[in-house]
Amino acid sequence: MPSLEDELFPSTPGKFKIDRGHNINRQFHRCFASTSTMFIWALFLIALTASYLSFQSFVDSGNRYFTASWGGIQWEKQIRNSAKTNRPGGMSVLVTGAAGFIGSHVSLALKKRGDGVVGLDNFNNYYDPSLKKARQSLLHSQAILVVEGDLNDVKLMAKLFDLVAFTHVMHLAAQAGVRYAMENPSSYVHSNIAGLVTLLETCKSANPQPAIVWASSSSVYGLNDKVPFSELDRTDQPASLYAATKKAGEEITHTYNHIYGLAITGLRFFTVYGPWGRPDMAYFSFTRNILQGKTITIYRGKNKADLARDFTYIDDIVKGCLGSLDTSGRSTGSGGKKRGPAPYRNFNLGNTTPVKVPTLVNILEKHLRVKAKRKIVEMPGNGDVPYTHANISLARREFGALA
Ligand SMILES: O=C(O)[C@H]1O[C@H](OP(=O)(O)OP(=O)(O)OC[C@H]2O[C@@H](n3ccc(=O)[nH]c3=O)[C@H](O)[C@@H]2O)[C@H](O)[C@@H](O)[C@H]1O
Repeated sequence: MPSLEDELFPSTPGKFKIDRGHNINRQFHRCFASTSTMFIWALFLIALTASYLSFQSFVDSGNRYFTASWGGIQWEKQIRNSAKTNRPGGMSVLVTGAAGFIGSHVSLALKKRGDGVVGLDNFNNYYDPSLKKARQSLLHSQAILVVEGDLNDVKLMAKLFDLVAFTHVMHLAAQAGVRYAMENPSSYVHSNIAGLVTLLETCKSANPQPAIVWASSSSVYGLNDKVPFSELDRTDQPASLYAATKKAGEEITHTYNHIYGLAITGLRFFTVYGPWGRPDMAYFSFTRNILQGKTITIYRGKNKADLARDFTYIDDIVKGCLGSLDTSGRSTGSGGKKRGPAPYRNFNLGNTTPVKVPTLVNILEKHLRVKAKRKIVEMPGNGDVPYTHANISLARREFGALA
C-alpha cells in the first residue's frame, strides 16, 4: 500500500528529487518545529494575504478613480450647468457623439439658440482623436460640456439622466464609414447596435422620457435603384454591414416606440461634408492626397459608370436636426411603461442634387489649384453603392427642412 507520502510526491524522477522517509520528516520539522511556530507562520501568512488583498483593492479603487473621466460633485455641477436652458421653453438635450463632425455642429447650434446641451463621446481612434479633442475645446469655449464615456456604460447613462431631466436626446454617436465595416465589423455592432440599445433602455426608464432624434443613413437604401430615394422605397437590401446596422437601428427604435411609447425620429443623412469634417471621407482624403502630390483612387461602377453622391452641406443637416427636435412630439411613457402612442418618423436629409465623384475631384482641383493624380479602378465589392439621391419632400412638409 502506498503511504500518504508516496501519493503526495510523484514516483517518477523529475526536477525535484524527493528525499523520502526521515529526510522529509526532518525538513517538515525544520520548518514547523512546533505547533507554536506553525501558528506564528499561519498568522504571518494570513497577515500577508490580508495586506496583499487590501493593497489590491486600494490599487483597483485608485485605478477606478484615476481612469474614470466622470463623477464627483464638481463634475455633476458642470453637467447641470451645461444642461441649463437660456430661453423660455428651451430644451435640455443630450447629444451623443458630440465631439464628432455632425454632433459638434448640432451642439453649437442648439446652444446658440438657448438650449441646454450635454455632450457624450467616447473619443475612439477610428480617426485621429486629436480632431475630436479640438472640437471638444470649441464646444467647451461655448460652455458645452462633453463627457468622455461610452454609450454602453450603463452606469454613466443612468447617472446622466439622474442629474438632468433631458427633454430630448440627439443620438449621433455611431461607428461611421461604409467600407471600414469589412475591417472591423464588431465596432459597428458595439456602437450602432449595442450602444443604441443601451441608450434606448436608459431613455425608456427615464422619468420623464425624452424624445429621441437619431442618425440613420442614406445607406439603408442599399441596392434600391428607384431614384430619387423616398422614405417609401424598400430598405431591405443593405449593401454593407454599416447599412445593415443602421437599418437594424430603424427596426430597434420602432420596437421601443411601440412598446415603451418613446417618440423617435430617424434621420437618413446623405454623405455630409463641411468644416470640421471627417478625415476618412472622400472629399477630405482626396484633398489631403492631392495637396501631398499622392495618387487618389476613384472608384467606378458597372459599365464604366461614374459613382455619384448626394453630397449634403453640414448647415443643411443642422437645420434638419433642429427641425426634427422641434417637431419630435412627446414620449408618452413613464417608469418604463407606455401610456399611449408616440410619434415614430424617418426622414431623408439630403441635397437632392447628386454629384459624380470625378466632378468632385474637378472642383477640388480648381480650388486647390493642383492637378490630381487619378487612378480609376472598378468599384470593389466593399459595400459601396453606385449612387445616392434624396427625395426630401417629407422633411420639407414636416419641418421645412433645408433649402
Ligand atoms: O450617406 C451615408 O449614409 C454615408 O455617407 C458617407 O459614406 P460615402 O457616401 O461612402 O462617403 P465617402 O466615403 O466620402 O465616399 C464618397 C464617394 O467617393 C467614393 N470614393 C471613396 C474613397 C475613395 O478612395 N475613392 C472613391 O472613389 C466612394 O465610392 C463614394 O462614391 C459616410 O462616410 C458614411 O458614414 C455614411 O454616413
